[in-house]
Amino acid sequence: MSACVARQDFHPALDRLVDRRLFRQLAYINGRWTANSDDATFEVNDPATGQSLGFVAALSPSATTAAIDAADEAKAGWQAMLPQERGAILTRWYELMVAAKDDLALLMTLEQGKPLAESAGEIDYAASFVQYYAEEAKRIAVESVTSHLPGAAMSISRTPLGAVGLVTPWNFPSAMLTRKAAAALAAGCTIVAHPSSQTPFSALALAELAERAGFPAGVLNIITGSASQIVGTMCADHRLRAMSFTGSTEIGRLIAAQCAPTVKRLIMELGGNAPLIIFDDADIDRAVNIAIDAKFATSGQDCLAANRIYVQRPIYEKFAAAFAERVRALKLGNGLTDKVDIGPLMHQRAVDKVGEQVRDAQTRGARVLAGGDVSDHGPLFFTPTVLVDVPDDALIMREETFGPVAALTVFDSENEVLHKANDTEYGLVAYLVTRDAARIARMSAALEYGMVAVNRVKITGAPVPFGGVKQSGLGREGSRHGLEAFTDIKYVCLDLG
Ligand SMILES: NC(=O)c1ccc[n+]([C@@H]2O[C@H](COP(=O)([O-])OP(=O)(O)OC[C@H]3O[C@@H](n4cnc5c(N)ncnc54)[C@H](O)[C@@H]3O)[C@@H](O)[C@H]2O)c1
Ligand SMILES: N[C@@H](CC=O)C(=O)O
Repeated sequence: MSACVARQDFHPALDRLVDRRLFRQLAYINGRWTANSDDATFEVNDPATGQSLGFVAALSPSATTAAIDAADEAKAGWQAMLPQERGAILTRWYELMVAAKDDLALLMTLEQGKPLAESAGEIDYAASFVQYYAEEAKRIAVESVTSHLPGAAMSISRTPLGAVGLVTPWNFPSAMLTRKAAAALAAGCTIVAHPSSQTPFSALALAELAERAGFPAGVLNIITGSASQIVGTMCADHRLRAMSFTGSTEIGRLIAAQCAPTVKRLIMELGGNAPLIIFDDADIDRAVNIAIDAKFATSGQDCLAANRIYVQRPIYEKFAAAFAERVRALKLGNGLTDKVDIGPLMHQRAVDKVGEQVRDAQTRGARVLAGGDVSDHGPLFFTPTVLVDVPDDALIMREETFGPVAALTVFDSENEVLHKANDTEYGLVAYLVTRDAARIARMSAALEYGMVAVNRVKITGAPVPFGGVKQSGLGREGSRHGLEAFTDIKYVCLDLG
């Protein structure tokens, strides 16, 4: 963090914003755009060019506490509103997001790097959670119970948790925020959200739209700055009754430990190591399409990205050749350029990790069929890569890759591939490509994953429960489960005597 730096030379692409007020550099606390008391800021850069995008307020732990104060004070008023009233404000927020889609997508591509079309798709996806939970606000499920005690009437209701903390990553900077925020707000909770310091502008633009939508002061707070300080303060504060985190398993463990003393509800959407299993009855062209989409969206920086591609022996060579040909044709470049498929990685650490995984696989006998190294587009652009004959003990088969490198390996039997697919601490999503109905049923049941995608890639959305098992997470987002996660169950027993 540096002392405040006056922003003079704006990134030229910011001139393309129709609504310049969506570009916010201050945090949003208690209905006010807020700098830190010493005006400290941090710089955000465009990963495609390295150019500066702007300087954002770096809030201190005491400013974080002020945001928690605001959320705590606002919760009674927000809870007292009718769900229909909360839903109406969420609907306005949704409509404003849809109207500002092009600007929001531009900001996302500038700070995250993903191609503009993918950013626009993410804005639709992000807005869909707001629309869905605006409606669900009035449909929070209640159950009834038949009394087992003589002379007693019983009721069960769901109450909002109160003020809650949200922490979001840089790979889906809008959708990961709205998936949490819309559910929490619809449930009647107030929020203190911390976006990734790599991509704060998307979250701040959403806060600007939330302000216009009419959320009362203190209901929605966005605090920017050092993650360890801000999130540490949030975890330690007893008034935040839940922490909903999306990010790596490593940081998820840390946050879970930091929340233990205040016994918060934990909602954790963590890392993945998705297997994509292609059986020999698959149509090869279709399997190639699935593999391309499952691997390369957001340059491979997707928790759902296929990390290990298992192909049955009879079609292994043919699939590998067809897949590598398609991968070589993927267009790498600045996400603002037309028809780009793959943008830059987020930072140098990501490039180093991917490079290390490629070299490690090669030293263990893997062959490179496409790509293999950093491209000449710039230091954060890694060429889309295909590795074949990757052994099970290679780093890339054990760790989340988070980059545009596909690792292929051959298998013979269903039991063998099932064992390999499940042999990981992760359990977010698994992909299956086969036409055999009985095998689909067997494999779907036996795969230790929260989500299984059969013969397709796009499976997520507001109405479905998104989440993982094992060390990929706790709880679910989306659907009624995502809403209920922000509620407590209250049981009242009334003596009728
Ligand atoms: N399961 C899902 O829904 C899902 C969705 C998107 C991303 N992810 C996962 O997120 C990871 C990539 O995102 P990332 O690199 O931003 O993850 P990360 O865990 O490094 O950071 C996530 C967020 O945690 C916070 N953070 C970072 N360091 C912290 C610290 N020391 N103390 C407290 N908070 C800290 C920051 O706000 C950051 O934005 C991948 O593992 C990916 O699989 C999971
Ligand atoms: N691709 C995921 C987000 C994870 O990175 C989704 O569809 O929600």
